[in-house]
Amino acid sequence: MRLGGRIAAAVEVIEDMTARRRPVADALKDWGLAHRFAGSGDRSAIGNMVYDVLRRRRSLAHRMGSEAPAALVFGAVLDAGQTPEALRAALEGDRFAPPLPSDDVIQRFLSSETLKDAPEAVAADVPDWLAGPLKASLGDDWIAEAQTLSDRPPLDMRANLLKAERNDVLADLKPFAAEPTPLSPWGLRIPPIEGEGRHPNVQVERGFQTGLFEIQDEGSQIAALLASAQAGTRILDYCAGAGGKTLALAAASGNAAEIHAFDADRQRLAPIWDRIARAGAEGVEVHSPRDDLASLHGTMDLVLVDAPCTGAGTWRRRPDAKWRLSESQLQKRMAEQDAVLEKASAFVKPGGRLAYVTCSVLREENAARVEAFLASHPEFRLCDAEAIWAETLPGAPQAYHAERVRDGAVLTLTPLRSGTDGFFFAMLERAA
Ligand SMILES: C[S@@+](CC[C@H](N)C(=O)[O-])C[C@H]1O[C@@H](n2cnc3c(N)ncnc32)[C@H](O)[C@@H]1O
Repeated sequence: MRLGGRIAAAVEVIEDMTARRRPVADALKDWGLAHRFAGSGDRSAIGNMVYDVLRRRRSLAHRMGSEAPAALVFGAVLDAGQTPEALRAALEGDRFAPPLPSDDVIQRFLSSETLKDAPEAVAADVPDWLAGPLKASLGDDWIAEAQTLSDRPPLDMRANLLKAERNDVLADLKPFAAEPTPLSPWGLRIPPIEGEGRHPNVQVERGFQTGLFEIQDEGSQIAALLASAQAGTRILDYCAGAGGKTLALAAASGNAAEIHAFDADRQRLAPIWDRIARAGAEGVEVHSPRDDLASLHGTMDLVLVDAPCTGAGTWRRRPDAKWRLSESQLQKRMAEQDAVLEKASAFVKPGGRLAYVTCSVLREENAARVEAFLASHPEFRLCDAEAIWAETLPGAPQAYHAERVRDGAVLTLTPLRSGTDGFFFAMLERAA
């Protein structure tokens, strides 16, 4: 397909998503099924355009002076590095191409002045109602923070030290220009894609199939590292899902901890069995939602709550979630977080620890939940997560937002500060 056809296809997918209120992945998949002649290069180019529009929908519309899907896609293509001249030449004589916006529109779009008069939420590319919560969560820099949450993400992996050294995995991934990540000692990174390319499907690589590495954002790796899984301890991963953090906890303990993995959702938990086997993780007992865990109450050295959340730290990867999020959904997640913390805390033994993690940057889901929990649990105190960071990642820069809460501190990672997805980390300790 020529560029014009790809642009027309991206417009079609966006119209379909909007008209039928469907997830972007479904709309892209259906387009692919209905257009089997399109090659993999076409599909990735079209996918990039659609995702770029979703990431920056409001600022693109403001700069283009139009919310029409074609205007947004042209804006995304220009932002991805096409010059107006190259774009005009590429569309010349292409009968599938939508009409190119006028020179005036393009000049206005490219001018650095155009966004200066935009409302804050437009410049930040978020729904209006989120401007207040994001400002309260991320401070004066919040617009730059939100803009970075609208960038294309890198592909991060975690070397599985149970089976390999990071350098061995790096050598294995050499054809993909992977680099060590700057913060996590386990991390490997393939930089964000440029232009029309796409990330390699590393899951078909021998190293992935044999468990030498996992796909895991560096922020998620750091959250697992900060949880400080020690050899010889009992650990409960209470919201284990598909086991991303369970596997990291097993690796951190050198396969020498007793790890219990639980999740309320059987479907989400299902992939954990294969992943444990592939990673060579030992000492992990998976509990189905139907299991009675009462015998484990008060016995854990560490309970990790990787809580259900809005995912407001992962908008680079799931930009459609940003536009679907509503105030009532945020309230619902907060209630779930309180309930999960309440239940999970019962498993912490006297003197044991409770790590609270989300992949959100919103204070309501993070520090505010910790404050609410502490208010009704005087038997717990908040630890200093900055000190845990310094101890766990010696020599690493303080690449986070820290907030003092009571006598301790909590941390938020963001793409702007940490180069990771947005993650929150707090550690609480039960009185001995
Ligand atoms: C952020 S995801 C976990 C991701 C996982 N830890 C990982 O690293 O791959 C949150 C999980 O919490 C689970 N969950 C939601 N409510 C729960 C509850 N009341 N008890 C236990 N798990 C719950 C969800 O099913 C979901 O799998």
